[in-house]
This record gives sequence, C-alpha cells and structure tokens, in this order.
Amino acid sequence: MISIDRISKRFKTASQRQPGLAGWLGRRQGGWVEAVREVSFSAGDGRITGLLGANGAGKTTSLRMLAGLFRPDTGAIAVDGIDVLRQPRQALARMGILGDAHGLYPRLTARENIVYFGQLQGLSAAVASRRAEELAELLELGAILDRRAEGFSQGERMKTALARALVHDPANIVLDEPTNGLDVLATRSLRGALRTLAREQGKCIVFSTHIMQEVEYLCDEVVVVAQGRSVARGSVDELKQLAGCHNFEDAFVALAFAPAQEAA
Ligand SMILES: Nc1ncnc2c1ncn2[C@@H]1O[C@H](COP(=O)(O)OP(=O)(O)OP(=O)(O)O)[C@@H](O)[C@H]1O
Repeated sequence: MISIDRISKRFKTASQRQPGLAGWLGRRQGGWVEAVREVSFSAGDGRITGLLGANGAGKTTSLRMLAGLFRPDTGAIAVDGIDVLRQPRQALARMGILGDAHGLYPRLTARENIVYFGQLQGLSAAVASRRAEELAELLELGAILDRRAEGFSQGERMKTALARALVHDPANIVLDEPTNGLDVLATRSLRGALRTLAREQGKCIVFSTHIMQEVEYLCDEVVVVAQGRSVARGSVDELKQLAGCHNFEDAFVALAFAPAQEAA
C-alpha cells in the first residue's frame, strides 16, 4: 500500500528566457519550475493505480520522489506504513521500481542481470536464480533468459529490467511509462503480467502513462495529474461521470485542462 500526502517539488531552471507553457500556467517563476504541487493519492494492495497526465504534468517527478530519488520539498510518502524519507532502505526493500533508464549490464545474460540484482537485495544465488525462472515464465522471457543483454530489443530490455526489479518479490511495484516503445504484442503481454501480479499475487501497482487506452485496460483507480497537481481520481467510469462525458479521452481533457482554462 502506497500513500502520498501533498508532496511538492520545485527545481531551479538553468535558463531564464521565455517562460514557455509552464510559465503561462504559473508553474515557472523567477528561475524555478514547480514540477509537483501538493500531489496526493493512495494506492491499495491487489489494485492497479495509474497516474495519467500530459507531457510535463509531473508524473515522473512524483514517482522519483516515491522511489526515494528526490526528496520532496514538502509532504509525506509511506510504503506499507514505512516513511520513505525517514526509513528509505526499509521502504525501498518493499518496492520494485522500473524507471525510464533500464541500465542492464550488456555483457551479462538476462538471467545474470536478474540474479546479480537479487544478490544485491540480499538473496542467495540459488534463490535469485529460481526467482529468475519464475519471472521468466510470468514475463515470457524464457527464450532470452540465457542470452547476453547486448543487442536486446526495447521490449526484451524492458522485460529483463522488470524481472530484475521484481526479483526480491516486493509487495509494491512502481513503473514509469512501462509501455513506452513497446509494440502491440509486447504491450499486451506486459498488461497480462501486471494483471496477474495485482489480481493473483495481491501486489500494489502504480504506473505512470499518458496513454488513455492503457488506463482503460488496466487501472482500478486513476489519478489525473495536470500542471503538477493531482486534479481528479477514481475509476475510469467514475471519472467519466465526474466530467459528464461518455468518452474517456473527453473526460481526461475536461478534467486535466479545466484548471488551465479557468486560470487563462
Ligand atoms: N531536474 C529538473 N530540472 C528542472 N526542471 C525539471 C526537472 N525535472 C523535471 N522538471 C520539470 O518539471 C515538470 C514535470 O516534469 P516530469 O518529468 O515530472 O513530467 P511528466 O509528467 O513525467 O512528463 P512526460 O510525460 O513528458 O515524461 C516539467 O516542466 C519538467 O521540465
């Protein structure tokens, strides 16, 4: 279970030229950009929660704070009740994190990449190797398990990186735009794996995306992020109802861009 309570983060920007879109939306002021502004949501066990937002909405920054990579300026984050800021090691041990840079060791096989990461997490080589086999089955990477990562396709790299992130069997899984660059079959296979992890293994899954379809196919709960804020949350049907739209894309546009339209 992941709880995020009013986290904010701003960054000093290098250039102070034209303010750009963020400036017009009031997020870029005096050489600072407010990437995340009081984002709150909670994600339950056995459920898939999607952070849905346009480019630059603040999804990656929110997930990086959850993963302990950035310290929020304000707010609190808890994973299974453990404070990420006060007890980062204990909180991180309960998370499997797939970021945008997959960073596999090219000279190691997929299996060796997974086992090595498992050992870093405190598993014995034998246990990590057994986990690699289980994950290869779940993620359909049996055919490449004993191939060197050098030359892997985008989909193969993503699956290996995901297996590596799950090797210690974490209760919480955090993925930043996991279907980026994947073809339709790889996307469908990943969706199947995420459903199994949530429905059959009770994992708490949080992922970010800007793809409506992804959210409609997968999410029990959607958090709409716009201009650094969490502006709406609920199931796809609840969000359609909230926006008064039959179509989810129309509902997203109404919910995500209404604050900008009001501010303009
Ligand atoms: N390290 C940084 N320094 C300066 N600005 C940053 C930094 N990281 C993020 N930002 C700014 O914060 C805002 C939110 O960025 P973020 O990457 O969180 O958005 P996102 O929703 O993940 O977007 P995308 O879907 O395009 O990846 C953007 O305006 C971005 O330029």
